[in-house]
Amino acid sequence: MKLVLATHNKGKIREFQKVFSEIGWEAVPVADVSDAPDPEETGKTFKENALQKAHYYAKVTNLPVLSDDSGIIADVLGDRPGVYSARYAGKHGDDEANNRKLVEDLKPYTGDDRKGHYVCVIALVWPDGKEITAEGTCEGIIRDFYKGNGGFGYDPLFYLPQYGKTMAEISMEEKNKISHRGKAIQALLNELKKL
Ligand SMILES: O=c1[nH]c(=O)c2ncn([C@@H]3O[C@H](COP(=O)(O)OP(=O)(O)OP(=O)(O)O)[C@@H](O)[C@H]3O)c2[nH]1
Ligand SMILES: [Mg+2]
Repeated sequence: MKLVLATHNKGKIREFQKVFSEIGWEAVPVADVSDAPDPEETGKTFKENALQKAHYYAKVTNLPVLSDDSGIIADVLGDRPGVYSARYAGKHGDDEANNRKLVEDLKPYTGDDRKGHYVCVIALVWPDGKEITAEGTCEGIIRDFYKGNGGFGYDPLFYLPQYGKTMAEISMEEKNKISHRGKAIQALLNELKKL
């Protein structure tokens, strides 16, 4: 299977390529095949945004396209940062500022109020418009200090009690086994088997 990864996020690209190379799939970042500007993410849900990105690039590239819309949710903040995770502090993709804002917003909270989860929805869309979506989540604790250099984005804040480590302290292999993205990929592969 050859597909286009409809993302410019380097962290996502690394994780997808690792999993897909293991099953012999070729996953090409969209920047390698198209210089079309990203569509705006106007959806209210991860699923709407994932479908928007995948349909757009399936049209542009005329190839099967896989997109990912994901984010982190602090339980005590309702559904936030949620679909705004990449632009939580204002500027798109400023991980440091986004992390600082999340730490700031969670300052008053301790214990169970620090619980949070990642959500990832991936969409696979073919040029004829056929679509499949799959979702994965991962639970953890959002801490107020950083640890680890792996992963990306909010990972150094995201503590996994079962590992005694943050998402940025475990290897990519381990992250792919337990992460929202890894679980979404497994769910998608299960859906594909049913076709
Ligand atoms: O530490 C993290 N580990 C993860 O595993 C993870 N997954 C998602 N996120 C955060 O959620 C935003 C997604 O926003 P998003 O889906 O719109 O992606 P994006 O705008 O970065 O790229 P694109 O795929 O849209 O091109 C990202 O920027 C990150 O801040 C993560 N943070
Ligand atoms: Mg985005």
